[in-house]
Amino acid sequence: MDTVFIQGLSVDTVIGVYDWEKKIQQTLLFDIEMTFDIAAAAATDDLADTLDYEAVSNRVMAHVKAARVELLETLVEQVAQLIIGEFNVAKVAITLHKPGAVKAAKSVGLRIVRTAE
Ligand SMILES: Nc1nc2c(c(=O)[nH]1)N=C([C@H](O)[C@@H](O)CO)CN2
Repeated sequence: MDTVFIQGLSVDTVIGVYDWEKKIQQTLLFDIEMTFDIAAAAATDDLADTLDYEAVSNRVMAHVKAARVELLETLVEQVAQLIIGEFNVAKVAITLHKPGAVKAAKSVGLRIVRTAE
């Protein structure tokens, strides 16, 4: 199967466990890989026949900017279910980075893989 991906999607939002984190914006980075058969679009050359990575990016950014959660776990699960539910994606892998969270580390975060039921 083929993959449509979005790499390094940068979104500023309010997220974190601690009180000081609830008063600031922090940058999150998403790497998203979506399993999708590109055969139809390759044959028709029509955007309507594929998974529009721009539409997915815009929807994820809107959700993340508006979200008010503490844990990366909560947010990454919400984003995975949103992509599966709204874009008819059978399988999605998401790596979520919170690069500013641990001073001594280049980045920290989570990677999850979810499939449609
Ligand atoms: N597994 C996680 N560990 C931690 C999280 C998280 O969301 N998932 N969050 C924090 C704090 O918010 C941290 O980012 C503040 O610097 C700590 N550990």
